[in-house]
Amino acid sequence: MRIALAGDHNGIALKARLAAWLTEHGHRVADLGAPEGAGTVDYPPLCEAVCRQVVDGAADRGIVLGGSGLGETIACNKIRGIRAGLCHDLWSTRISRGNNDSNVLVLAAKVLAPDTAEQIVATWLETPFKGGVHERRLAQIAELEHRAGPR
Ligand SMILES: O=P(O)(O)OC[C@H]1O[C@@H](O)[C@H](O)[C@@H]1O
Repeated sequence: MRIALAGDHNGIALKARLAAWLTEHGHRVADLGAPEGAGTVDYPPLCEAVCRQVVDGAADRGIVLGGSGLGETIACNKIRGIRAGLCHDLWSTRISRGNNDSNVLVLAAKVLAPDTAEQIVATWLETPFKGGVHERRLAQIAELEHRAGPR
């Protein structure tokens, strides 16, 4: 897959590790920052950069790294067409893909051991959307987005 990847100052080390893991596993990674050695950076523009690649079709999926991942999840979900999920474990990861068809994965660099983060990424990439009743719920979420007006 083509993966757009970014993270703020909290996620720089994990981003390097995940980029290497993704490349080793045959994915094409677009690293959208922050670069190694960057000082404190604001995460909303990084979230936007990843999400725009996903909604524009330049990337198949996006991965965003933060300290807690909470602000990143809020920011990503402001972009029309993005379904971003913050995943701390394999259970929530499977829900995020299977039920929510998430197209952006958010990870908390201050919470996750790097090995766990890799396992979450692997699970997120391989778990299919289940469809069925979840199609209807995603359509309802899309309707909420539609009613919120253009962006
Ligand atoms: O590192 P500081 O600036 O304290 O906090 C930034 C983090 O706050 C959270 O919303 C985000 O996860 C972001 O990474």
